[in-house]
Amino acid sequence: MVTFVAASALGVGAYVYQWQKHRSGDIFKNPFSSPDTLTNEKWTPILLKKITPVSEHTSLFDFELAHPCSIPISSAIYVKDDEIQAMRAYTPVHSTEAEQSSFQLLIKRYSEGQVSRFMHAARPGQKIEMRGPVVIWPGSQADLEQWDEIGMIAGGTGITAVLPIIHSALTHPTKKIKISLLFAAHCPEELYFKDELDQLAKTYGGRFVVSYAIDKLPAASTGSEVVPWKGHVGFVNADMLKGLLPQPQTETPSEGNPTKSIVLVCGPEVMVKHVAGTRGLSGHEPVRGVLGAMGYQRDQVFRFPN
Ligand SMILES: Cc1cc2nc3c(=O)[nH]c(=O)nc-3n(C[C@H](O)[C@H](O)[C@H](O)COP(=O)(O)OP(=O)(O)OC[C@H]3O[C@@H](n4cnc5c(N)ncnc54)[C@H](O)[C@@H]3O)c2cc1C
Repeated sequence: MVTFVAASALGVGAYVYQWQKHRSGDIFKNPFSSPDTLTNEKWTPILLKKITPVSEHTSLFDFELAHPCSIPISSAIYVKDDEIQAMRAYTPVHSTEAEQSSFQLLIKRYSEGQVSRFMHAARPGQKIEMRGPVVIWPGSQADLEQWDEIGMIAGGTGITAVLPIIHSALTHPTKKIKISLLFAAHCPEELYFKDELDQLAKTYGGRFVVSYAIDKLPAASTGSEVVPWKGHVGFVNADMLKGLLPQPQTETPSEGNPTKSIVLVCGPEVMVKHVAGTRGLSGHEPVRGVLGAMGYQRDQVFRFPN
């Protein structure tokens, strides 16, 4: 909870101002927006339409908006459990820059988790209190234009933050941004959207490279359909990342070193800390962990709040 409050106040909040500015045009045009319009100014009941289990502990929740709105790429929506007044952030899975009349959240249930248990007990037809969206990392196509290469390390449900960025970058109308992703999870079932990622890698050839890591191999099964695991096994380490991510940049891109790249890290706190060191209250702590040891500097790494 302390982590969450800190992330909300400083990490996530760092972008609220920008997002409010971005939206101020809408507010100006429509100062009395309808009470059932999703905004970051107030809690709004949003209709839960469908729940689709995707693994033992994780489901996709489909919501319908009474009024279409734009949900910026890589933004968060806050969900509130009204009974205990607890709120948590979740990242809409397939947000685009266009206006949307629906969105999906992928939520993992934690046995002691307050809001994730509340969501997994919810039923279609119920309305859930939400506010947002709040941009976490600027991922629109206009924002992405500045990058030549984007490396990503996602853990478990952290894939929700980077998936829309991958789509946005790969479909950029003019710029051919290179994307690399290491997706790590406890087990193969928690490598959410793997088929979609594999398909993108096929469609976009060398522009999108994805590799996978699981904590340990699943116990042997006698089933005839078991496919042998071909990815990495173990916690994220330098060997998994070398040759996959953009090179560490020791100085600002210049004429002699023109490639402009960034590495995004998104996942549970323990994984982000292991990969890049503590995010800190400002999000600007020095890079430590695996990436720090590989020579990545603060300006080249963005740690998502978790
Ligand atoms: C910007 C942002 C976007 C997020 N997007 C998503 C998303 O798309 N999908 C999603 O499922 N979650 C996402 N999260 C995490 C989410 O906000 C909650 O932290 C998570 O659902 C747990 O909340 P809870 O109330 O159920 O658990 P809490 O009551 O906060 O915690 C209870 C227990 O669960 C454990 N726990 C909590 N979170 C984790 C974790 N990530 N890994 C391991 N143990 C944990 C705690 O250690 C504790 O023991 C996001 C967080 C942020 C800040």
